[in-house]
Amino acid sequence: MEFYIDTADLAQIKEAMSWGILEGVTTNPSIVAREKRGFEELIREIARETPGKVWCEVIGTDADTMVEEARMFRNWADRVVVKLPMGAEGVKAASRLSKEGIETNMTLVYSVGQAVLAAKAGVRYVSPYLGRVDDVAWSGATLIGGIVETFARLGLPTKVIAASVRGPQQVLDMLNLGVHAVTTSYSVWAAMMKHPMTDIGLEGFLRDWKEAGL
Ligand SMILES: O=C[C@H](O)COP(=O)(O)O
Repeated sequence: MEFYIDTADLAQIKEAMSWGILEGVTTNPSIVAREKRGFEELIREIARETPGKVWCEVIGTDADTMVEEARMFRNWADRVVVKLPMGAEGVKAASRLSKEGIETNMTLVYSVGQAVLAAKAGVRYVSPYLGRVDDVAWSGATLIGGIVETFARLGLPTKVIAASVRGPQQVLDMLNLGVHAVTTSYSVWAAMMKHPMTDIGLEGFLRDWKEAGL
């Protein structure tokens, strides 16, 4: 069970990593763009704040460029997981990078077939997008459950990381489906930690303690 925070916001990363329960930080080009800072500088800083893995996505659209970017990311952070977009060029790059021993993730996976091809190319992780599938009126959980079952049936070592997870209940739904990893925002992890009854209970304990004057 691996947990990641899906952000490039350093304040959120610092706080979330201090919980000691997250394996690292996942990013994508939209998340990085939101920070309005140099890509390299930002990734290096995230790596300093993160004892675990830092996930970094290529921008190139052909396999040669993707492979070059992957090698460059490895210089920025040695614990990098290189995110490649699903498609022929992404598969080509994944096959080459897995032979070099560079850990990769196939992202933007929307079918079991895509996931199987990515696994065959040697990626360490595939990212199906739960919320974005639900957004277009199909079931992200059905897709992800199908990938998990197919990988298990075929004995594939590739891990499934549920992406586009938008609430605490969805995190649990994904874990119950048997995914190996989940990435989601700071606010989802923070919400999962909270319960109003916990707050009410703690308030009562502290009040009783104070009133007793111990
Ligand atoms: O990179 C993958 C993200 O988990 C996508 O999440 P989102 O659909 O909430 O933008």
